[in-house]
This record gives sequence, structure tokens and C-alpha cells, in this order.
Amino acid sequence: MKNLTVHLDDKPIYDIVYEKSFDALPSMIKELGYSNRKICVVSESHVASLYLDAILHSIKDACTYTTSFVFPEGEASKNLNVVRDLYTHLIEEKFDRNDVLIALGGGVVGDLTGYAAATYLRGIDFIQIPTSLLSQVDSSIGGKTGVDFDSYKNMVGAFHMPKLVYMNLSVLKTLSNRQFCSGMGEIIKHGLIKNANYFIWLKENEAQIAALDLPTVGEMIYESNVVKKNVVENDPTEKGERALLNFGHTLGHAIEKYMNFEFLHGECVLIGCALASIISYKKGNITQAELRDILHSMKPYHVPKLPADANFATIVSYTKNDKKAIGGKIKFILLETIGHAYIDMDVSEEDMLLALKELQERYQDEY
Ligand SMILES: NC(=O)c1ccc[n+]([C@@H]2O[C@H](COP(=O)([O-])OP(=O)(O)OC[C@H]3O[C@@H](n4cnc5c(N)ncnc54)[C@H](O)[C@@H]3O)[C@@H](O)[C@H]2O)c1
Ligand SMILES: O=C(O)C(=O)C[C@@H](O)[C@H](O)[C@H](O)COP(=O)(O)O
Ligand SMILES: [Zn+2]
Repeated sequence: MKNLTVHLDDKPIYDIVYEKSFDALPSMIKELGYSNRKICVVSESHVASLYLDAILHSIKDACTYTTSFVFPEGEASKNLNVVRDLYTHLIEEKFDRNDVLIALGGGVVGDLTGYAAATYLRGIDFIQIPTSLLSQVDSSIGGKTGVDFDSYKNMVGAFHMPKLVYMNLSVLKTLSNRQFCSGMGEIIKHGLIKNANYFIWLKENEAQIAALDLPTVGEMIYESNVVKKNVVENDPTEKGERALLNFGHTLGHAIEKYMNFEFLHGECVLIGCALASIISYKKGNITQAELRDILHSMKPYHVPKLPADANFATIVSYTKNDKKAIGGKIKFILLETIGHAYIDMDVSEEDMLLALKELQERYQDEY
């Protein structure tokens, strides 16, 4: 697979490289000019138990000093307390402005490490080594970094681009099926908002994807990265087009909070995409056949059902804290057709409630 380069203002900023091992990492660290720097590898308990020793061993001769910082796995760690502990570690290890962080893990590690890199000493370099499907297709690219605050998603953050995104596709072999399916939420989103052919390809290849056929999964990751890279290059700080990447996230983030993070981010994005598609259909945009195709495309990935007694009004009330609201109005992302999304400022609470009710009914009929 050809590597990609993310440009800003037509200047190359960082590469996304596709590998099947960690072997090429030391030479890439040297190429970035980090031979005389210290490196702290940041990870969480589960990923660290699988890959941290290998990474530390592989980079030890590529820089002057290595250390690591490991926090408990899961979304509950994506907060300012853990960032504070990381700052303390970096201060104790005398990290200066030239030193470097490596984020080794899924989106939680990437978002948190990126935020620490953006803020420690007003900004130091960091490298993304995404290990979950979701982080390989989405969160490692584009420089959105941040943490949750009082269970409000990504309330505190910064835009800070990595210097390299190093994908080792072979690590997906240790990922659980549930986490793999969660990553599919962002992937289906990419097809729906930007590339109808990619959406069709996803449906045609769903058997190979679900069976984790690595060449097919590699192609899928690459296609998703192209979608994300193009959007980020056009609008790195979300002044316009980048908001489309939030398709499925307004209600998705509200459901994540409502479910106390028991549902995974990508699972909530799948539900959110289904709901936004229902609203798009009810507004006369997508056809009934398109809506059916969208809901069917999610079926192999085990979209979790909201509890039968879920309080939809509470879920809708959580969307009021959406970071993208302008003058109290929510910037909702809808589909014009499959492959074309737009910002709609007129989605009402009633629209959201009706969509939640309809999805719950469709789930009872298995769509
Ligand atoms: N910055 C962005 O643009 C962006 C985009 C999408 C999502 N996000 C954020 O990313 C987070 C979700 O990311 P995620 O789904 O990767 O969650 P995560 O980081 O919690 O990782 C998911 C789980 O998979 C495990 N895991 C990761 N890699 C593994 C591997 N190779 N083998 C075995 N287990 C592995 C982890 O231990 C964890 O339990 C959310 O906080 C979300 O808000 C950010
Ligand atoms: O990169 C982006 O831009 C995205 O919106 C990607 C989303 O998948 C991701 O979940 C992001 O963290 C959401 O950002 P937020 O600003 O809505 O918190
Ligand atoms: Zn997301």
C-alpha cells in the first residue's frame, strides 16, 4: 500500500505509513531527526501488555533515552487527572521542548497523548501508533486531541498534528471482535458522508471484512484514511467542511454519555448514523431504499440496542451540550444522498425523538 502524506496549505506536514510490523519505526524516528531526543511511549494497560516492550526495545537505539507512561485502559481514563499524571512523569523525567511522545494504543491513548503533547511546555512533538481499527481509520489522523470533562465528550482539547502516523496492520489480529465492529462505525460514516462507491464496496466486501481478511481490511483502512485526509486538508480546524466528520456524533455522543460509556464510541456512532439517516429520510433527502441499505450495512457489526426503557428525552437533552451548537442551535449533519452530507441547522428535538422511537421499533423487527 502506498503511504499517504497529509498537507496543510499545500505543504507536506506528516506521513501516514502502512507496515506489517514495528521494524521500520527506528529508521523513521531517525529520519524525523529525533536521534538526540528523549522519547516517552504513552499507552494503556491492555495495549501495553501486548506491545510496549517490543516498541521500547525497537526504539532504544533510535533516540537518547526512552521511558513509558501507562494508564488504565478505557474511556474512563480520558480525563485531565491522567493528563496531570503524565505531565508529572515528564517533569520528573526532565523532558524539554525537543523531546517527543509516542501514543501507542487506540483513540483514548491518541487523544490524551496528543493533548498532553499540545500543552506540555506549550507544545512538543508526538507520533501516533494507532492499534485499534477505529484509531487506524479515524482518530490518529487530523490532529483533534483532547479529553472528556465530567463525562462531556472531548470538552477540553486542542488541534495538534502528529509528526508521523505509523500503522502496523498486524496488531489488529489481537483486537476483540467487539472493538473491531466499533471501528466500523467511523468507516461506514466515511462512505456515507463522502464516497458512495466506497459505501457500496463496504457492502460488497462485508464477508471478507467481518472475517478480518487482512488485504481487504488494509484496503478499507486506506480508503477511510483518504476520506479523512482530504477533509482535514481542506479544513484542519473545523471552520466548515470538517464538521461533516461529525455525522452520527450529535446523538452518538449523547448516547455515549447516557449509557455511562458502557457502549463504545464506534457503537454509538453506528447508532447515531442510523438515527441521522432516519432523519435524512424523513426530511425527504435520502430514499427509503437508501435508508434500508444503510441500516443493512450495519447489521454484520452488531449495533447494540438501547435499553427498552431508555429515556429518549434525556438523550435528546444531552445534545444541547453539543460543542458545535451556535446560538443554542445544533449543527446537525444529515445526508442529501449516500455519499453527500451537509450541515442542517433545523433538526428539532421532535425530529430526534421520532428517530429514536423509529429505530427502536425497527430493531424489534430486526430492521
Ligand atoms: N481525535 C479524533 O479525531 C477521534 C476520532 C474518533 C474517535 N476518537 C476518540 O477515540 C476514542 C475511541 O477509540 P478506540 O475505539 O480506539 O478506543 P480505545 O482507545 O479505548 O481502544 C479500544 C479498546 O481496544 C483495545 N485495543 C486497542 N488496540 C488493540 C490491539 N491491537 N489489540 C488488542 N486490544 C487492543 C484497548 O485496550 C481498548 O480496550 C474515543 O474516546 C473517541 O472519542 C477521536
Ligand atoms: O476528526 C474529526 O473532525 C471528527 O469529528 C472525527 C470524529 O470521529 C471524532 O469522534 C471526534 O473526536 C469528534 O470530535 P468532536 O469535536 O465532536 O468532539
Ligand atoms: Zn468519532
